[in-house]
Amino acid sequence: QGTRVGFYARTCPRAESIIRSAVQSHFRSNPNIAPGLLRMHFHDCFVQGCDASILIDGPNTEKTAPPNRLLRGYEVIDDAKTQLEAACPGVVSCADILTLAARDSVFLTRGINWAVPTGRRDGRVSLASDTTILPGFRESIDSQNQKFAAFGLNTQDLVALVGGHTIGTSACQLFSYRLYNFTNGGPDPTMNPAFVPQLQALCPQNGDGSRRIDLDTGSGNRFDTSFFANLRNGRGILESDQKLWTDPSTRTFVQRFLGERGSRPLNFNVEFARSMVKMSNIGVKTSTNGEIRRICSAIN
Ligand code: HEM
Ligand SMILES: [Ca+2]
Ligand SMILES: [Ca+2]
Repeated sequence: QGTRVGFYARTCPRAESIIRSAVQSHFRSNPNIAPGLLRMHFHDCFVQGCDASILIDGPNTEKTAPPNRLLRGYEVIDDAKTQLEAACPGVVSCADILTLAARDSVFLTRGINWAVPTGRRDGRVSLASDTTILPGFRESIDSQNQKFAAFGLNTQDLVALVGGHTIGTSACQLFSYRLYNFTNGGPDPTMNPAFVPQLQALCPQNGDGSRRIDLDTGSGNRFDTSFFANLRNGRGILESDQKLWTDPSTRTFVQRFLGERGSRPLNFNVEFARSMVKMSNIGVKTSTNGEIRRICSAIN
């Protein structure tokens, strides 16, 4: 796979601590960068591998495509890169900065810390048209599973990684169709009927579609298992999230992450970290099939 823990130990020993303090200082003034960076890393890895292709500016690059338009946190990567170039010029890749920043984001929201294998190189290709490979929020679990399996990620990885929705928000425009006129003029029947009016109040019909609502109601800033408990209670925000509970193949894992009686319990934080390491190794570029960018938003 080519990556290893401590890749920069000799060439840039302070790399990981520089990145962590950059993420930390941005997080203090704007906590939204934590979910922003976690999602950005996922969207990077699924398109051309974890190679920082998401960071490239320009017409028709990945970041201009619809699934990426609401991504946040680019300034954190740029800031860390500037500091790293001052400390050890030309050594640390933007792909590794993003991978480490995603880990730090989980840690800062009170998830666990884990060792991240590093040594990724940066890609030179970024095409908006490649982003159709990203899973959509209206897709079936079967099709989500296929998209993850194509990268060697199994159903447990899928459920654990989507558990990243324990932090962060969604714009009303991406789920309000579930609240009004979903089937025969009514809301999505998989939603808890008591939850529907609450969400309708937050996202009124013909209201501001860009308004943002926690994906994990009541615990949007904390990396915990509350997201899965919400799914069990019919309180998933995205259609794809609620399907993790309605589909029996994924429900088993939700129950295990919740430690339900009669299930074989799995520790969500531990499994999330394990699945993140797997996802972070998708399509890694090493040696000559990549470069160390000078600025993260442009190829050299
Ligand atoms: C089936 C797969 C997935 C689908 C369909 C999906 C879809 C979405 C959607 C529609 C949003 C709302 C975006 C917005 O309004 O800005 C979102 C947010 C988010 N997603 Fe996912 N996602 C998936 C998997 C993942 C994975 C694997 C991760 C990371 C491990 C992740 C992390 C996040 C985070 C942290 C947010 C909040 C972003 C923010 O607050 O800025 N998602 N996702
Ligand atoms: Ca990429
Ligand atoms: Ca949470």
